[in-house]
Amino acid sequence: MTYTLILLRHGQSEWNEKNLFTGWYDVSLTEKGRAEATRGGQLLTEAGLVPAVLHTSLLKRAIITANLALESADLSWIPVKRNWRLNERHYGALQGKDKAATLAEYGEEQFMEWRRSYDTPPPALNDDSEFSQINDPRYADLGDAAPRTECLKDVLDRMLPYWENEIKPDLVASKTVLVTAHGNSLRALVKHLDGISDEDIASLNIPTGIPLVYELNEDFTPVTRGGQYLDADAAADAIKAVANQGR
Ligand SMILES: Cc1ccc(S(=O)(=O)Nc2cc3c(c(O)c2O)C(=O)c2ccccc2C3=O)cc1
Repeated sequence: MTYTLILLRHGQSEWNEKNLFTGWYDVSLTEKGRAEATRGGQLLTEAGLVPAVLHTSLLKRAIITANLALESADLSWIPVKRNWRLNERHYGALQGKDKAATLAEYGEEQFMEWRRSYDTPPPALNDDSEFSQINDPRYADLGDAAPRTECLKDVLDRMLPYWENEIKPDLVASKTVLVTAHGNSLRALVKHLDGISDEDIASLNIPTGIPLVYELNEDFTPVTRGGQYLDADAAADAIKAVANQGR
């Protein structure tokens, strides 16, 4: 008996295209990102995968990606659960900045430390910033506990309760679950599933729009560490491109 967990990172967003730290700032998809999402749904159909339930973040780039993928797979009807715990990492004061502005303001040494770090967050975002969501009604239940910045460890700590209390029960009940989320919230989940070290997780990148499928044992350990991309060649090319971008 195994469960099927499908992870799908949202397609290219408007701020991905501009190479801006996005975090909790709610931007939509580019036309390329919409096409990636639609292709993701086609890959599900070609693989014969039929998720019984969808989990997304509260950010429209993940929500719209899921809608387009499910429409493409003729599965728009499946039940959906949305939660802030699947949101992208909050990038704090870096939200809205590009690489050059970040380097100029904080310097190369600090930039590289943040980039490699698992547990060092960027400076907090001021509540009066135009890029703050502190008064956004979708986070009203969080109140003052709403994050103003996060490190990847923070993301794992707030995502795990959702994995335990919402996603795992759906895997047991329905066997096949689709999670459409973000680069860092999915990296946190993959770190947990595959037992990746705090050091090694910095180099893991999950490509956009290509479903990553994990067959899980009854104890939720992966049958195959790392899962399987439904388009392995496209995933390898995308991972290589990101690695070269960062150099
Ligand atoms: C908006 C943006 C700036 C820099 C890059 S990068 O090509 O330098 N690669 C890069 C950079 C970073 C990061 C990253 O993963 C990355 O690929 C980070 O994870 C990160 C986390 C907390 C603070 C800063 C960073 C960070 O600068 C990519 C995108």
